[in-house]
Amino acid sequence: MRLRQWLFQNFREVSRLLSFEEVDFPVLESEALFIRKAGEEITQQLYNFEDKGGRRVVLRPEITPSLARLVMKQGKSASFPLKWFTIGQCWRYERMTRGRRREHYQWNMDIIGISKVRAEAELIYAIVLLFERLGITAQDVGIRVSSRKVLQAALDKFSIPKALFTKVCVIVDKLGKIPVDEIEKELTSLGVSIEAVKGIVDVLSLTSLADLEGALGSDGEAVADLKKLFSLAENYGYSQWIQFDASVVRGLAYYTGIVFEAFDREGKLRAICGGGRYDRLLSMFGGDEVPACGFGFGDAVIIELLKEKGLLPDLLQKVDCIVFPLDAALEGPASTIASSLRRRGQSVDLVEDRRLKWVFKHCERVNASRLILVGSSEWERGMVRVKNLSTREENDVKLDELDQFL
Ligand SMILES: Nc1ccc(Br)nc1
Repeated sequence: MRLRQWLFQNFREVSRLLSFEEVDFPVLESEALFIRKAGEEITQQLYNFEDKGGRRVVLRPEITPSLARLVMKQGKSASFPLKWFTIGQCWRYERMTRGRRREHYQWNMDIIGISKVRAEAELIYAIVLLFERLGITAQDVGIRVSSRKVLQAALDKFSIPKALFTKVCVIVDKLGKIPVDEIEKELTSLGVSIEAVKGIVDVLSLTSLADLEGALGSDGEAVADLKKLFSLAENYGYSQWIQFDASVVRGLAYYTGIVFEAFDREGKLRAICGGGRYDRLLSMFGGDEVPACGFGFGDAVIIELLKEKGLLPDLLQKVDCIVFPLDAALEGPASTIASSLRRRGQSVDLVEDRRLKWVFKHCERVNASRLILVGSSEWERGMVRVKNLSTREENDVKLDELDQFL
């Protein structure tokens, strides 16, 4: 829990630095919110069930659709752009035989109402800032960046129906995860010709913007967006973190533009985080198209990475004061002192019914700064004994002079 709180505090601090506001959404949602026909893994592992009212419900597998639903529910009262973040638990239903977690926490940052690529540039900057705060460098981690518009241009080049776009995205997202011949088989089963499949795979293997420009020409949105993003990255000072990689499509059906994912350069781990632009998702919940982009950053892979890099912080419990009555008859005064200290903002562990030897061990265990002993002779003089546990200094102190020893 200390590790989680430390990580989440960093998520929150980065969100604050970028002036994002914290929001929250229900963990339990209508199943219909996540039913999509694109064959995504995330929709095939829904933790869904019927509730006592006969409703088809689900423990949310992701945050974005809930965000989209609630932004649109606000209608005209939403003053764009919205810059929202949340840290929320998400679920999936996997066979336990795979030994994988069924829940994790995900930090999401989303910008709603900005159509320009500077929104994605801000989000990628937030991710870089988080990594830097955790001690991770551009030598440890890279961020692959591309755009769904690259794939859209490739499909157009081979006159593949737009209706197949989303399914093709979900399939080609598996590039590098399953053998290419399996990907080719899945694409041809969609009715994509083998030469188109080869052409698509060729475009998706590009890793330089110059080559992309050569393949698609320089007047398309895909090249323009990516050039703008890489130029802004220079301004932010995070160019060394990002690289163009056309194979990045991300496996969520609703992305429409720039997509990105962070990876460990040693290639030992799954993607650390990922996100992109989803300009058509919000209008699915009524109203006009509202441009949006965001990312999800899970709490599992990042911890594995920090372990790999020896960057896990040493988080110990910390208590300011241990208050201990030396005599059971002094439990009342001990409570009075504990209450007075707590009102001064001191964290106090009120310990009773223990031998003094145990108390000293306990002070070490909870990293207490001070031990306050309530003894009858001192108390008769309206005093307590304050033992500073780092200097070993001991003082008998009047209650109204305690502040000087805190
Ligand atoms: N979508 C999702 C939910 C829960 C876990 Br664990 N991983 C991915």
